[in-house]
Amino acid sequence: MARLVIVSNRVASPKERAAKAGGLAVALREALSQRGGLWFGWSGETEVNPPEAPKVFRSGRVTYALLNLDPEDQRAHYAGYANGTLWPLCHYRLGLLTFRRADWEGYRRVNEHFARALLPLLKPDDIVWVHDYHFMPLAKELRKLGFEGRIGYFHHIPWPTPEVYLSLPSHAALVDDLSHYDLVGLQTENDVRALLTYISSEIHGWIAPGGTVGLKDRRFRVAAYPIGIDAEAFVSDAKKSVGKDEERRLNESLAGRTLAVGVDRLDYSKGLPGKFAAFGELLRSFPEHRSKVTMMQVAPLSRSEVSEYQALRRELEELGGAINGEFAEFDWVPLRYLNRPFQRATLAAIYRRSRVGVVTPLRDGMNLVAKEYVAAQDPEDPGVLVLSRFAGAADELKGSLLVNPYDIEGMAAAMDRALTMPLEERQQRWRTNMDNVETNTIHHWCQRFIDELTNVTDQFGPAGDTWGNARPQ
Ligand SMILES: O=P(O)(O)OC[C@H]1O[C@H](O[C@H]2O[C@H](CO)[C@@H](O)[C@H](O)[C@H]2O)[C@H](O)[C@@H](O)[C@@H]1O
Ligand SMILES: O=c1ccn([C@@H]2O[C@H](COP(=O)(O)OP(=O)(O)O)[C@@H](O)[C@H]2O)c(=O)[nH]1
Repeated sequence: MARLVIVSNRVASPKERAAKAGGLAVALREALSQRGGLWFGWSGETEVNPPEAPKVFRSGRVTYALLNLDPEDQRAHYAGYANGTLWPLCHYRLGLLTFRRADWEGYRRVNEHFARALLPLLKPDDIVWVHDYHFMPLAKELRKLGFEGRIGYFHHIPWPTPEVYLSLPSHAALVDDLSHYDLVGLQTENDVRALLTYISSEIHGWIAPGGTVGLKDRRFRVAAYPIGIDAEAFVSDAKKSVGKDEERRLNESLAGRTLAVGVDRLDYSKGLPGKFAAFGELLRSFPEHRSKVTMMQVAPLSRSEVSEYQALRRELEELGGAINGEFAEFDWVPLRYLNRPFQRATLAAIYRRSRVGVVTPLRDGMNLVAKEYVAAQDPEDPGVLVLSRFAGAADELKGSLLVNPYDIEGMAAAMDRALTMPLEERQQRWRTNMDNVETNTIHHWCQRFIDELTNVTDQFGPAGDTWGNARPQ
């Protein structure tokens, strides 16, 4: 079996005991722990004139290779181009997009640095799987250095429609970068449609049946691979939480009240102000829930070096304070707002105790929290998922109450419906969702991408093969 090499900016190192908020690192840890391989990424550290070579160490079946970055390059790459330009673009927030040439150059320098550091660690038959928008140019850089093996790319965030994508000054260069991969994976069919439409209508690419793309002299495949979770582990953690200390403390603190839960990084894509407003609207328009429902929002701080994230934090503190100020009683605080991360086992206990899971991003690549909430439920007495139609997960979790996150009153009405839903309907809806979560697991996702990455190059011939005169019909 060929060795799997994973490249991602964020690496969940085995030394870290604290929970890392972020679906990518959580998902890749599950994927690699099964199969073993090499995980290559940023160390989380910066230094002036960093060494070209990464620090390499082994833990269990996984070898880690972690690279330090120059502080200015790291800023331009992560806070600048990746999270100041690409993140708002892909989440349809053009008003928040900044584009600076210095960030674009820093982004490319980091990709060149990564390619130079990774190349000496690679064997010709490795399967290299690159993750996310931080590394779109990496395959091109590896090819320039002579690597001819299989390279796949998975984009964890949405791919915007062509009208939105065209706002990016470097739009053509980035898709040209993608064409150096053998396989490009996106979360949903909508994302695939958006990218293929851009390629065929804006940059004269060819699309063949099955998502094979021809661009200039290169060919690659684009397809949807919706990411899943380790459903078994979540079911088991949730079951184990019953009767344990944390569950007991949670129950005592709730004093018999119903719980609604939200778990999101503190990110403007997650629709947190709208969610808070909808909870306030629920208490205003459906006063029967006052003193009976508590909402817990876990929102670990994220990307605090980016100014929009600092502004969001202040906005939420104000909104949360206003809701509690308006509705709290001397023995009931409606909204519990926590900025710290929790371990999976604790989250599983909180999900299971919650009658409603409120997942209402304005846009989201997938949203693993939605799937985790479903997996953690008690089949005999499951809670209801209120889910934004703009999360990738909405394509699969058809048993949810789908909402438009821009419609505050609509979300409040959906929360009321979830809180009052009869047991039989809750069970039916949960079963529909759980069938999907149990079938499309993280292991299935990983296996399918790797199998197709292996086959795609067989189909095309050796990497670097060109179209010649043969174009797809
Ligand atoms: O690494 P950070 O900057 O702290 O951010 C955390 C991660 O956020 C994003 O996660 C995405 O991937 C999830 C799994 O596929 C998906 O469910 C979610 O919808 C996405 O937002 C980001 O894409 C990662 O690169 C970050 O590590
Ligand atoms: O306190 C926390 C909050 C979140 N998470 C995990 O972070 C991931 C968030 O992934 P999601 O796809 O929902 O969104 P992202 O943050 O990647 O955009 C999920 O696996 C959560 O269980 C966690 O471990 N501890």
